[in-house]
Amino acid sequence: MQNAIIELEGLTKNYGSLKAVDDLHLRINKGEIYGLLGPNGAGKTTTILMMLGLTEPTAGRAKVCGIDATTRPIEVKRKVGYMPDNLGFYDSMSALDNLVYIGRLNGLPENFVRERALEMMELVGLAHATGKKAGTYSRGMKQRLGLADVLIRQPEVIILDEPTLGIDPSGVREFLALISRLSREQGITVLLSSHHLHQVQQVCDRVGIFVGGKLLADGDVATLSRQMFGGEKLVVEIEVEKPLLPDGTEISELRAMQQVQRVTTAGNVIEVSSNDNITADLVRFAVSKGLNVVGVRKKEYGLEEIYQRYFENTVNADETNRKSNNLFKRAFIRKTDR
Ligand SMILES: Nc1ncnc2c1ncn2[C@@H]1O[C@H](COP(=O)(O)OP(=O)(O)OP(=O)(O)O)[C@@H](O)[C@H]1O
Repeated sequence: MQNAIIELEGLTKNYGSLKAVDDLHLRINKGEIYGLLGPNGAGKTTTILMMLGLTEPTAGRAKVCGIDATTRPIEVKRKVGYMPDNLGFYDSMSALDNLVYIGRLNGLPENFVRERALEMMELVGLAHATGKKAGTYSRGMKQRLGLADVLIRQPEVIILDEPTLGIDPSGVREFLALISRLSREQGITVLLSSHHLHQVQQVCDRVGIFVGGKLLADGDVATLSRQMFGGEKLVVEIEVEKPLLPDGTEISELRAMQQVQRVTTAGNVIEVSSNDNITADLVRFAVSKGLNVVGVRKKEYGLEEIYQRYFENTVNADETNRKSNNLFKRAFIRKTDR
């Protein structure tokens, strides 16, 4: 049995008649990076607050490092570092002084606090900017400083709420690599709450999909993908030099090929579904028709497709679900299209 660091059992939070979190059961193991995904209002923050002992569950319980968050919140807070999406630093103080100040507030011994703050800045890649005022830091640097701030107390668990919001793509890549490294090298358990499916997919060992207070799916991306698309046919995308007419001769002939189940086109890309791997036949066919093939890919199913498929299956289940789905789709499309 794996070593569970976070254990949520029947965790429920009602606000009046609203079930913000509804009978949540979840175990997160030591050293895991777990992605908590869901649209606005899904219940992610409420779950985190209950895990930190900052709000009391209506029913069930949250244990972190074996400690009940409701009855022993102070002990839990010593084990957990929480990085909210809106970081606050003293702009006119140097980054290092900010960390030293926070370290002191957290009771680190005076003779040790500066050394530890410097160590943390080095760990997050800010050794070159210790003396710079926090107010002059870029958004990406502030996120790193936020991480250093969380790590200074040597937590066993870190909870990050939308940590990459507003960072440029290379900053995002670096930040995610840093999270992975910390988890791997220091055995820190990470809970990452995010709307950014692609980023979550890159870095998380396991994801939970939250909608309307319920955990709808939980697992690693490959397992979720198998669950959703297990019986799915093989889909190959062939990219040709020039766009083809959807009702042209080549596409009609492709449709008539044995084993081909479905053919669609989008610009220069032809998508072919079949039960067997007929990639070689497809390429030979394209070449025999004088089409210049510039790319061939087996279509992979990632989190985006898992979401879409999930919603296709559950849409119309009930009115509440339908509203959540639309909301989720909107949030998802808006945020991932950036
Ligand atoms: N103090 C409160 N009183 C009443 N309702 C609340 C309270 N806090 C949260 N809610 C409601 O509970 C539901 C879950 O909210 P929560 O903030 O946990 O969602 P979330 O998944 O974190 O959303 P976001 O991505 O926007 O942060 C929402 O419908 C919200 O309006």
